[in-house]
Amino acid sequence: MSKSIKLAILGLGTVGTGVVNLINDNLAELKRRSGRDIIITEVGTRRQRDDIDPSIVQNDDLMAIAASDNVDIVIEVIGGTTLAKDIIMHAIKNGKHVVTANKALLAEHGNEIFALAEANHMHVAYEAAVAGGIPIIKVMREALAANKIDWLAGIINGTGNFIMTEMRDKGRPFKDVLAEAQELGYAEADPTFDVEGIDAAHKLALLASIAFGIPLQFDKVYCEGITGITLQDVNYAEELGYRIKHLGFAVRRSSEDGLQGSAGIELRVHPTLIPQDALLANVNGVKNAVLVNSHPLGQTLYCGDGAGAGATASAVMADVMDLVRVLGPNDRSSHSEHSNHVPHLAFMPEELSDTLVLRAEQMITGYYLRVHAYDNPGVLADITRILSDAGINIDAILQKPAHKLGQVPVIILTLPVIESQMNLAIEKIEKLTAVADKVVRIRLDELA
Ligand SMILES: NC(=O)C1=CN([C@@H]2O[C@H](COP(=O)(O)OP(=O)(O)OC[C@H]3O[C@@H](n4cnc5c(N)ncnc54)[C@H](O)[C@@H]3O)[C@@H](O)[C@H]2O)C=CC1
Ligand SMILES: N[C@@H](CC=O)C(=O)O
Ligand code: NA
Repeated sequence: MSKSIKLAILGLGTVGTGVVNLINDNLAELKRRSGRDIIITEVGTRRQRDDIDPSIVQNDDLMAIAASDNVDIVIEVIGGTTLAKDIIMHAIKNGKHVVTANKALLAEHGNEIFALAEANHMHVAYEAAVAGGIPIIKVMREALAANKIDWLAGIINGTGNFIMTEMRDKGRPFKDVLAEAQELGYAEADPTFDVEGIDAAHKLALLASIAFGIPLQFDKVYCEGITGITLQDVNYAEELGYRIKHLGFAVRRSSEDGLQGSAGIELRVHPTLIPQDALLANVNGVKNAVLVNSHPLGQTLYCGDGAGAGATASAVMADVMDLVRVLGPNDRSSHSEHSNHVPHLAFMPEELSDTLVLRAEQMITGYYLRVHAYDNPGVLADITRILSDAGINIDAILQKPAHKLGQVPVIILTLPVIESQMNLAIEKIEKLTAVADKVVRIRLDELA
């Protein structure tokens, strides 16, 4: 067992450089834990770098590295869904295990990639792809393996949480905070992925598959980002005892869940009002947190840095360490070692179920509504009547002093309701002559 483990790192950006630094810093620890020398033999980079140890081969031909005899494990950290996919498929076919941080790629093409890996007795490890440094994939696939998971809710985008925290605490403008998140290496190459909720939806698709044993279905995740959230709504929510967080939810609904809801799985990411004293309400900055409700364990919470070089490198190298342990002396896992390994999506591939993912109109949440009404007598009564006729229960109402052109902002919090009912009620409210503007709605969820 003394032979070295040879790594290739493809992409020397935030995460790739973080992995190089981690290996340099913690080399002795890695060896003491694995019993093997872990060495970087090749790096994939577009330009020659003089800060890289000269014994490491630098190559801009990433497909060649993926097939190199001088590599046991390929670490893909270039990002994107085209070249990264080709490289990973090529590496698998050439007998390499793969470690990737690429949630976009796995959310969109994971079913195909994992199937190829299974067929070739290879592993594709992806701890870094969800919630950065938090070992949530390990926890859900292994530590919770005996539990039935009912729901999970989490802050799963560090950039978004950083922006929301800085806006709320310091009143900083959205654009400035996003620029800082980019400088700190938190944001995606295209930060639209962070602020429009797409990155969180990628991660939720992965979490839901390993929670419920369903194939990856990114296209069915309901997705809303944080770009529409104003400081005004943040402050009104705080006044009512709530905090707005961008959360992902994966919830198993049975037809007995009340409200005549449909059975199936809700997959949704959106800004959400949660009580200020909820655990997730107090997870700030770049921290992520995932709350998992499972049977019989109950609720458990996992928290830590969700982005950045060090946190992500920690997750990448945790995967490498797992792989080192399954690699035999000839650095290829045997078929029996492979079949003993944790399945990619936590459940045996042939046991994945086709449980229905619910459509947006079927989802059940409470709501924060901000209605701008002219201060006419009876308008509040009209609004509450429309809600009550639709079977929607009001939890709280806050009427603010009149501002521009005599309009009065009215804030209403509702109890959980099926989305289709809320859509109809809002349509009617917007038709009232005393209602000046589109109704602003933000979901409210007490699950988290
Ligand atoms: N930055 C973070 O905190 C986290 C990032 N990730 C994921 O990790 C991956 C990498 O992210 P970052 O390091 O932040 O991105 P980055 O943009 O900082 O680094 C990517 C690097 O890959 C290089 N690259 C791209 N195509 C290449 C090619 N054809 N040949 C050679 N080099 C090439 C780029 O030049 C760049 O240096 C992405 O999939 C991202 O979603 C996952 C978790 C956290
Ligand atoms: N851009 C992502 C990086 C980690 O996954 C984030 O901000 O969470
Ligand atoms: Na992780």
